[in-house]
Amino acid sequence: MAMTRRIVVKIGSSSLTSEEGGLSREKVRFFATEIAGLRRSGYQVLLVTSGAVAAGFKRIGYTSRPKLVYEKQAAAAVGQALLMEAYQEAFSVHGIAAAQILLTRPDFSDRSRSQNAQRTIEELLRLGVVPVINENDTVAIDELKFSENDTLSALVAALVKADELYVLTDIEGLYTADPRKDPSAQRIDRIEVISEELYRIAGGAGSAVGTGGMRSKIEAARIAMGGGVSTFIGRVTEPGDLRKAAEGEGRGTYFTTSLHSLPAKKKWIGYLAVPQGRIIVDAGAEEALLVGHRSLLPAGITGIDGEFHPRDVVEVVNAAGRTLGRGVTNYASWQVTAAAGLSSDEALRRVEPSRIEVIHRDEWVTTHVKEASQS
Ligand SMILES: Nc1ncnc2c1ncn2[C@@H]1O[C@H](COP(=O)(O)OP(=O)(O)O)[C@@H](O)[C@H]1O
Ligand SMILES: N[C@@H](CCC(=O)OP(=O)(O)O)C(=O)O
Repeated sequence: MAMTRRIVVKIGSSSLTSEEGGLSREKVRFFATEIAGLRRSGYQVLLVTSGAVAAGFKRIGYTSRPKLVYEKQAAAAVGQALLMEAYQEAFSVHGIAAAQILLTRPDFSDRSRSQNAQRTIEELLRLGVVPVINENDTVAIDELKFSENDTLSALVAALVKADELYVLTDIEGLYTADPRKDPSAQRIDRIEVISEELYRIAGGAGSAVGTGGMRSKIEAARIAMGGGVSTFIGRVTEPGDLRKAAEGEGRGTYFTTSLHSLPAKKKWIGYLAVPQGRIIVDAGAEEALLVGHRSLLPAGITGIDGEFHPRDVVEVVNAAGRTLGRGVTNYASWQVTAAAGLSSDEALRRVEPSRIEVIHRDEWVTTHVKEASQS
C-alpha cells in the first residue's frame, strides 16, 4: 500500500484577497475544494493561512490595509474569526471539519509547548480534521513576530515531519529577477541547493497585501529543506492546480532535497529553537566545524554577541558575519568571553566550564548557505 504523503500548504494574503485587499470568500472556497481533492487522493493536508488582517480591517473601519503593528493586530483579532468562519463553511461543503490553531515563534522553541502542539495536530489529522494554522497576531511581540507566514509554514512542516511544503503565492515560482520589475526574467524550475545567489535575486513583497516577498519564501524553503522537507513555491489558481503541484507538474519552482528528516533534537537546535546569542569564530574554527565536523573549542573563538547561559542554543558566525550553524553552548556568555582564543587547558583553568567543548559536535547543526548553487 502506498504511504500517505503529509503536506503543508501555505496560502499567502496575496492569493486570498480581492482587488481592494479584503478577503475573497470565493478564493477561500476554491482552495478548500483543491485541498479536499488532494485529501480524496490520500494526502494528509495541513493548512497555514494568512488573511486575518485582510478579512478584518474593513469591518472595524479602516479604509485600507493598516500598516502599524497594533492596527494590524486589531484587524487580525476581528479578521481571524471571519477567516475561520469562511474556511469552516468552505470545508463543510466537502464534509471536512477545520480546526483553528494559532502559534507564535516561542511555541516552537519551547520544547513542551511544541510537543503539545504536535500532539494536538496528530490527533486532528488522525480524526480527518484539517488543521488551519495562522500566527497568533495579538500576542506576537515585535522581535519574536514572524514577519510573514512563510517562516511559520516551514517551522510547522519541520515540526510535523511533513513530506512536502507548498508555498502558494501570486507568482509562478522564483524568477531570475522580480518579474514585476524585469519582464525578461525567467522562471527557475528546480533548485537543489539554496545559495546566497538566490537570496540576491529574490526581492521583497510584490503586492500591497503580501509582506514577505520571495526572499522570505526562499528562507522558508531553506528551513524546510534543512529538516528534510522538499518545497514547492508557486501559483494555484485553476481547478486541479494543487494536484498538479503534488504530481510535480505545478506552475512554480521545486526545491528538492535528498536530506532525510533530522532527529528531533537536531531539528530543534537547527530550526525550531530561537538562538539566544552569537559566537564569532576564526577561519580555523570555521573549517573545523564545516569541513572537519569537529566540536567548537575556545581557541577558535574571537568574540560573542548577546547574553546566554549554558545549554542555550546559540548561532555561530564567521568574521564576515555569515551564519555557519547553530549549537547548544556548554559555556555562559561570560565564560566564552573569558576563554576566547585560549588553549583548552588554559580555558579549563580559568573559567571551569562543565565540559571543554564550547559546542559539542553532537549538538551542532550546520545551516551555512553557500555563495553559489553550483559549488
Ligand atoms: N526573483 C523573484 N521571483 C519571483 N517573485 C519575486 C522575485 N522577487 C520578488 N518577487 C515578488 O514576490 C511576490 C510574492 O511575495 P508576497 O507578495 O509576499 O506574496 P504572499 O502574500 O503570497 O506571501 C511576487 O508577487 C513578486 O513580485
Ligand atoms: N497573520 C497575518 C499574516 C501576515 C501576512 O501578510 O503574511 P503573507 O501574506 O504570508 O506575507 C494575517 O493573517 O493577516
